[in-house]
Amino acid sequence: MKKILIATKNQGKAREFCAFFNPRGFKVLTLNDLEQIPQIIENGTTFTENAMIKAQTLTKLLGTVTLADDSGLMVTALAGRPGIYSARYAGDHDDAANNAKLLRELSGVAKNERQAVFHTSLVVTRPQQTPLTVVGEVTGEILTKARGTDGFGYDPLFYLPKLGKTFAELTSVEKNQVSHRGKAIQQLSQEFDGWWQNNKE
Ligand SMILES: O=c1nc[nH]c2c1ncn2[C@H]1C[C@H](O)[C@@H](COP(=O)(O)OP(=O)(O)OP(=O)(O)O)O1
Ligand SMILES: [Mg+2]
Repeated sequence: MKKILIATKNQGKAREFCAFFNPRGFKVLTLNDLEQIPQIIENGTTFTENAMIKAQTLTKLLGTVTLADDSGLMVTALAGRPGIYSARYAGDHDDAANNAKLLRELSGVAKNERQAVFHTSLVVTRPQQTPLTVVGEVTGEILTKARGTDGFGYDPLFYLPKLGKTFAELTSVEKNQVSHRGKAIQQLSQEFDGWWQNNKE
């Protein structure tokens, strides 16, 4: 069976990729399935650079087909923060602390000034091949209080006016239809099969 390694420890992300790769006959593995997880320093200056670092590190180390996702939230009233630092905004990968800090920083900011953009960059790497890069973005608003229990990360605060719901109030299928990651995955689905068949190995 074909295998793809998702270069993430984040189970929320990994779940959203299974819907794309499983029907294509790929077994999906994540860093949590490896016995020794290599330490990857995300020290790029853009989402795409960070995704490239994560994917290429693993393809070089293990020879695996690898997909990395680097994503985050850019809040207009905060001059684009937390951006590439979204996972480390308030502490290390502490979703509750990150959400609390976001609410604190936006306290007193009026409803019509709470726009935010979620961004995802995906990079797929494989030995002997140029990496494939796609991106996706979605615009929404940051609520003043969390709503919903599904999803992960900033989902309970990220509200889509057009649906009247936060990402945490959507099923994973509904979220994939509108989210930054879902849009990047749609782009990936246009380009992946051709890229896969182009391997020179
Ligand atoms: O759909 C999403 N819904 C809610 N929150 C999200 C989403 N997508 C990214 N996020 C947040 C989670 C984390 O705070 C940061 C990504 O940081 P990012 O470095 O890409 O991921 P991560 O460190 O959690 O996992 P890993 O690097 O192992 O893939 O943005
Ligand atoms: Mg990370």
